[in-house]
Amino acid sequence: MLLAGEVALVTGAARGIGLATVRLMLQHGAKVGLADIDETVGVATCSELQKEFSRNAATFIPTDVTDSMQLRRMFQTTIKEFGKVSIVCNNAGVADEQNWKKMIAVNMVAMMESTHLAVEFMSHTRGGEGGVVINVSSMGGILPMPFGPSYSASKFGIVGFTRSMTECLERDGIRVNCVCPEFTDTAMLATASMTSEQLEMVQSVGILQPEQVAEAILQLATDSSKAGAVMTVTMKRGIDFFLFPGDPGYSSKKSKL
Ligand SMILES: NC(=O)c1ccc[n+]([C@@H]2O[C@H](COP(=O)([O-])OP(=O)(O)OC[C@H]3O[C@@H](n4cnc5c(N)ncnc54)[C@H](O)[C@@H]3O)[C@@H](O)[C@H]2O)c1
Ligand SMILES: CC/C=C\C[C@H](O)/C=C/C=C\C=C\C=C\[C@@H](O)[C@@H](O)C/C=C\CCC(=O)O
Repeated sequence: MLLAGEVALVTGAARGIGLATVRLMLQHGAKVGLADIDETVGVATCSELQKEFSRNAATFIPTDVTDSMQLRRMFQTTIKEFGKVSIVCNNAGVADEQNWKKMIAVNMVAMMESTHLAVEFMSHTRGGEGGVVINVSSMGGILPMPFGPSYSASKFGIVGFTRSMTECLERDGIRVNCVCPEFTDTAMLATASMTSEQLEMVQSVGILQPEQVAEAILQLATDSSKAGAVMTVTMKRGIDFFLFPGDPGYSSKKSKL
């Protein structure tokens, strides 16, 4: 029971990586607020989880993360229901190159806004207990993705933002970290329009299961030594940390992918 007494908020929780994360957090004793724009699937999923775990362990909060008011209400509702928020997993995301401004709003701007709200609601300086924020980026936030340049930009943005939020630890008692998974077996990947060459590239890299990414998120939620960390999850190397020039240990480790 690694998360007994913790209260988590997960966005994009109705399916895929978000749902696998919620399930693992519930298994480890957390109470969880599930936020998603898809109310029909979100309500049904949450009701199944309440039957499996406990009625009081999970609540669904219909939320479009690009709407500032709804994002704030998501925090307020979770605190009203469970008394606090101590873990925030900003996971909601889309892959849609045609609507790239909307994609930047969901993948990057909303993650930044939610992180700022996490600081507002959880900071020691405001009487909060502190905690941890985990932003879900992608290997496309470290490597270029020629078939998804705007998607890649949104995920690079999250890596840069997360690495720059280290002051939150000392000032607010909040660790902000991110996870960069490779291709993962979810609806996002299944519905992506790709050429046969791109599909071959994906097959040659391999496809993770959402539960593997959830394990990585759980590790970031419980490892109090990590702040501003960029965790990678890959088929070849499993869970690892990506080091950038200037990071302690960079010259000896030489980050590999
Ligand atoms: N699947 C992959 O290959 C892969 C790899 C690396 C990173 N990621 C990232 O992981 C995260 C989860 O993706 P997934 O693969 O589980 O995708 P998914 O499409 O299965 O799930 C995404 C969820 O986000 C929700 N969502 C979308 N827009 C929203 C909004 N405006 N407000 C609230 N919720 C919204 C959807 O309704 C859905 O439930 C995303 O940030 C994605 O970029 C995915
Ligand atoms: C289409 C949307 C679905 C998923 C996107 C997602 O977030 C996953 C991204 C994962 C990896 C992206 C890798 C990009 C790689 C490119 O630079 C490519 O040219 C390199 C080729 C192989 C990479 C080898 C490896 O990862 O081991």
